[in-house]
Amino acid sequence: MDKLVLPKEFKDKYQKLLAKKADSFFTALEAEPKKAFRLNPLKADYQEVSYDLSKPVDGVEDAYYGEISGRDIEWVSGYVYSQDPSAMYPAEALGVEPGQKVLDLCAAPGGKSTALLSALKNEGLLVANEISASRAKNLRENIERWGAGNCLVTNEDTSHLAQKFPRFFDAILVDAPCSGEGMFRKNHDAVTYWSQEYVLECSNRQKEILNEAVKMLKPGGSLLYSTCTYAPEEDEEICAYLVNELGFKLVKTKVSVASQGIPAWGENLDGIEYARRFWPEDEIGEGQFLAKFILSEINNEEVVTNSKQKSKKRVKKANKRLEVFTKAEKELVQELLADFNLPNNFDFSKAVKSKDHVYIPAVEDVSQIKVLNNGLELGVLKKGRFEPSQQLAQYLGQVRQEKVVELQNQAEFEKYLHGETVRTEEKLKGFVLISYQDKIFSFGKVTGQVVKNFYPKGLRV
Ligand SMILES: C[S@@+](CC[C@H](N)C(=O)[O-])C[C@H]1O[C@@H](n2cnc3c(N)ncnc32)[C@H](O)[C@@H]1O
Repeated sequence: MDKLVLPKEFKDKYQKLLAKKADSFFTALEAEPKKAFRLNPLKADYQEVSYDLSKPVDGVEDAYYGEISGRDIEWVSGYVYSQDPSAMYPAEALGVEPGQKVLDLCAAPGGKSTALLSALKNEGLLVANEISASRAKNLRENIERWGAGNCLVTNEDTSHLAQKFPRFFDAILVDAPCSGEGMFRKNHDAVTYWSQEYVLECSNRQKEILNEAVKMLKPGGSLLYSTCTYAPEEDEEICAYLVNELGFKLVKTKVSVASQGIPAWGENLDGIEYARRFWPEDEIGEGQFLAKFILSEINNEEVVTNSKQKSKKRVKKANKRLEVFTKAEKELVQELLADFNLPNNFDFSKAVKSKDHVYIPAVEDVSQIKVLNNGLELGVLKKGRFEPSQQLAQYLGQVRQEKVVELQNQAEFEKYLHGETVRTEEKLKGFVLISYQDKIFSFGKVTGQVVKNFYPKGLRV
């Protein structure tokens, strides 16, 4: 990589803010970025991976320093997610419990969403939202790979989402779009977007996003605010905004690593020392800021009551839009499911059909919002047949299976990822799961000794 050249305005700003500590900050920005990954506790025998697990990331469950590749079976089968170690702490700090309703408002590509799904342990709901359509597609793929069935993936702007989910969530993560100073070391090009005006623009956008986020949180609910920038205008100053303008209280989190929030940069707020700043000198990972809040005051009661009344009517309307899912169709789906071991809380009685797609919704009424995936897609009914989905394959990877074709070597695995057929000696028929190194990553269909490739075209490499 080329040498990182910091803008003069940036250097002058931090020289002033950090005084004696500025030099060590600039020097640390020249060091090598740190790489890490998280394992997926939802998957069967999830610690059986080919990576070195001897360097855990302090205080983050199932997280290790090291580098992985997007071509590895561990990645393809959703056993692992590559993430900057500092970026692992916001989801950890939110402290989500199984059964809660959680929103990840700025979610793509999904690093924190996948961690929240791990914490939910298949119970409760995650709404993972992303405003950019192209990034939302990527988010959907990453969530599908993770193998959870309790996630609604949306592509919405925050105000629209707030109308849909008033006072709905127990916990909200706002991993805000920011000036990205914390990424300079990893991505030198990020420097070219930087200016003080951009910092202020981001700060205003963060306030707009938070004004909407607060409307979706239940009283007493938790909000985790994070950025990957060092700028006080986007960090401590936003904490002051949340406390002074939106009725939040800053609280302690279980994250004890890294440095404290800086009182002088955040109006000497009570509890600002609970906020965490990840400086490059902390040697944990790239730049990150996080702070946790509890919503103590409510200003929007009217909106809430009106929307709740409307919501019942909408569920009825939404249900009308669903097509009749006949007994014969249900039997077709159940016949396929009977061949596989299902995770404990799988509940077929909740399955519905829409445009021939059969799925178990995570949220009943999704009218008026842009949805990329709602819950667990089981598959598609096609002229008296049922074809299982890629998401179902990843979901079934949560438990050990018997009806599996295990690929024999790396060449066969690569062939399958490419979309080619493979051969099997096993006496199997019809839909089978495909695994490599005992990790399930796709469906296939066996006729005789040939396994037809069902790895989705959009994912093939
Ligand atoms: C820091 S990134 C999120 C990273 C993600 N949480 C993760 O861990 O993988 C911020 C995201 O917010 C999105 N974003 C930008 N403006 C937004 C807005 N007004 N409302 C919601 N999201 C927005 C960006 O497209 C970007 O994907």
